[in-house]
Amino acid sequence: MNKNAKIYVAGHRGMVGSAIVENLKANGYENLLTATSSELDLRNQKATNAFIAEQKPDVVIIAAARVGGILANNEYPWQFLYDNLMIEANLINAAHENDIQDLIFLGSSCIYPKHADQPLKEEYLLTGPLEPTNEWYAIAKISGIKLCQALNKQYGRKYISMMPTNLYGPRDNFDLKTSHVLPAMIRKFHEAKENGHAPVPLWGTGSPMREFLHVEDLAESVLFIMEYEDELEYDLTNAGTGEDLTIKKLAETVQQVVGHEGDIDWDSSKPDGTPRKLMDVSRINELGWKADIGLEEGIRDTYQWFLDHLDEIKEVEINS
Ligand SMILES: NC(=O)C1=CN([C@@H]2O[C@H](COP(=O)(O)OP(=O)(O)OC[C@H]3O[C@@H](n4cnc5c(N)ncnc54)[C@H](OP(=O)(O)O)[C@@H]3O)[C@@H](O)[C@H]2O)C=CC1
Ligand SMILES: C[C@H]1O[C@H](OP(=O)(O)OP(=O)(O)OC[C@H]2O[C@@H](n3cnc4c(=O)[nH]c(N)nc43)[C@H](O)[C@@H]2O)[C@@H](O)[C@@H](O)C1=O
Repeated sequence: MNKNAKIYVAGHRGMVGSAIVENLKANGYENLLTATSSELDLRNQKATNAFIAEQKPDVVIIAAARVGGILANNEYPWQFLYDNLMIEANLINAAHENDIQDLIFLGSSCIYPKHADQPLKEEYLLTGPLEPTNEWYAIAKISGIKLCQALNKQYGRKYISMMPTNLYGPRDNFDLKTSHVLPAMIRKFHEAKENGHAPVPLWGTGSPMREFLHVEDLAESVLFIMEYEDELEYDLTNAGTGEDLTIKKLAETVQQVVGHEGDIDWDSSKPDGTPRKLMDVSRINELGWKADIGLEEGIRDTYQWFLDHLDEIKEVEINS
């Protein structure tokens, strides 16, 4: 990839988008294009088309989306379906209409059937029913994959869909109503420790299993795919560590890193969601990329970021 290539990172202020921008800059790509959601609402097709036509990036990386944890997905099906459909459709269509040949679309592990065999292979897509708490988001992301594959098939585009597992790291969402489990645990254990090691309320039974990839590893995988010079055999690839653990074990790990010494109270009235969603990462591993950051090291790094940015932790509304 030419280091002077103009690369548009949609969603550059998010946890993933900001890690991708940092990674690109560290690897000598300075000609980066970005726009905040107030500068460019990607749900607006006319504005998105005009932006892409005017700016003419060489590469588009889609890290813009409506994102949230299990309760937020369950509570706001409309936003998780509609916003994500519009964002991806507008960007993928505008890239094609402006003859941009390279695009990377980020989906998520929730696209796979709830009870698919583990680890999840890319070919398991659409082979069974989805997890009800996030089927709205999943259908949007599956549609994004199909939009890319239709353009690849019909017009010879090279639009690659990458499916990351659960991600975490600096600039994650720590709003307890809308966040994912790992940042929620970091904040809950920290605040409880500061409150005399008060009991920590966690959701579900603790028995589901999850895989966690540090966002800096994910950014490296996006760079790897973007720079891959040979013809890619597949236009859909998972990205993960290939290892998972129970939510209960995750809680014990975060509790130990944070230094909380109180009780954990499991609220089984809250949903567990998918029992397990371990990604099969053999496709991307065989190409030459592997995750590097271990979970405990990554949690320590993220907790430190959280402590250094306590004054910046903000509410994240979904129905805005
Ligand atoms: N977090 C996770 O665990 C996982 C995330 N992913 C995927 O990674 C990608 C990024 O996720 P993540 O970084 O966690 O999400 P964040 O919520 O941290 O960031 C999302 C970004 O999308 C932008 N955005 C949202 N709506 C709009 C809109 N209407 N118009 C323009 N921009 C918009 C926001 O821009 P602004 O800040 O300017 O408002 C924000 O920067 C998503 O595609 C997600 O599906 C996949 C697997 C797991
Ligand atoms: C990336 C992926 O993320 C989402 O799927 P998820 O992995 O099920 O989401 P989650 O991280 O919010 O929960 C993981 C597990 O953890 C348990 N849990 C315990 N205590 C808390 C808690 O305090 N907060 C949260 N959020 N979960 C908790 C929770 O009950 C569940 O069993 C999709 O919506 C979709 O966005 C997607 O693709």
